[in-house]
Amino acid sequence: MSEVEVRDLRAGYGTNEILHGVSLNVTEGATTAILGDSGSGKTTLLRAIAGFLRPTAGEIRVAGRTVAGPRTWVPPERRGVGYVRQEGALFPHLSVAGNICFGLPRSGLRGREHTHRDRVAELLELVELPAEVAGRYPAQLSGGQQQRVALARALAPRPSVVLLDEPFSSLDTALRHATREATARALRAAGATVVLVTHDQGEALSFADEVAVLRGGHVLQVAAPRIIYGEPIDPQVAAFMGDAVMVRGEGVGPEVRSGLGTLTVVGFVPRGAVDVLLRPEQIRLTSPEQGAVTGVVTTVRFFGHDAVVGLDVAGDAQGWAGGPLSVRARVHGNETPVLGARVGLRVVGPVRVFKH
Ligand SMILES: Nc1ncnc2c1ncn2[C@@H]1O[C@H](COP(=O)(O)OP(=O)(O)OP(=O)(O)O)[C@@H](O)[C@H]1O
Repeated sequence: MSEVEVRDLRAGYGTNEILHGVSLNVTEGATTAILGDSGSGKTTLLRAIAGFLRPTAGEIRVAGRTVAGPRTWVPPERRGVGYVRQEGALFPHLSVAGNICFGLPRSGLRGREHTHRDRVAELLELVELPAEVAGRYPAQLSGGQQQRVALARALAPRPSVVLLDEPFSSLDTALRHATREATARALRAAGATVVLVTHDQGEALSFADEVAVLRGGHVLQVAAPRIIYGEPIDPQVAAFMGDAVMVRGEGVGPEVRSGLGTLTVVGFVPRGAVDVLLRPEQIRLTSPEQGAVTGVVTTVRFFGHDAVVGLDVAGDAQGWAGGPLSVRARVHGNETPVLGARVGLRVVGPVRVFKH
């Protein structure tokens, strides 16, 4: 069942429409990452789901209930939706416990204070923070700890949906990784349905069950990470999801002939001239005799765990490319060839083709 349903949503600021008919479904308990360039409307979509922005058309449903529609408007605090923004935005004058309890009911029922203390302890444990941080103030916490408190605050009223707006982007690499993992565990334990906004492809692919690519206020594709990476619907989505190699080719039956040899294709192969898309890690370097084609190493960029190798492909390839054919291969860090070496190239796994 879909926990979040967005239908033909139009929203913006004044007369400036930013979302031009966005539709999106997020399954209960799943995580969807919204990925898009700066200004594509990611935050606008999140704010509309949270109830901070009124759509001009379309409908939003949360847990089967319409929260925004032509005749319906449910205020943010009654949507059952938690929101964590980029910098956490904790209240600086409130302690960690005060921040976490902020969204909880505050009427003077007996025993409520005790209940709140228990809930704070439970939430701190959930986000993997020691109990003693409850009395500290935001300024006394690291960036990663602040983000965890912001998550605890969002989870405190037990929302069915949690919206995360670039929650890790202000953290440095190591902290980012640890905070992301702790967040994923806490959200899973809470059973929340999650919408994560990010412009980091790796984050979207590794964190989410589904990725929605947003561009210019339109959703271009929604799919599981492996599909969106391996079977993007167009060359733009392909380039957006990661490093892409494009070469010219010709569809022949179920295969495609190209300057990198005859390749296996995902899906339908149009006849005639096509653009062939593959990922640099699909190009394996071999001895010249074992390759489908040969090439010469022109650049090597070493990153430690892997390296990106630039190659000029020799011989027949030039006819296919209408000129020299240059490609990039991503190889294991300790299999890096030397500049100027003559190597074989072989493409592994299916490629994607688009009508030229
Ligand atoms: N409060 C506002 N008033 C007017 N225009 C706004 C407002 N907030 C955002 N916009 C505009 O709406 C467009 C989309 O902004 P939005 O913040 O949704 O993009 P985004 O994809 O989240 O970008 P980023 O990755 O930079 O955060 C931008 O052109 C922005 O300038």
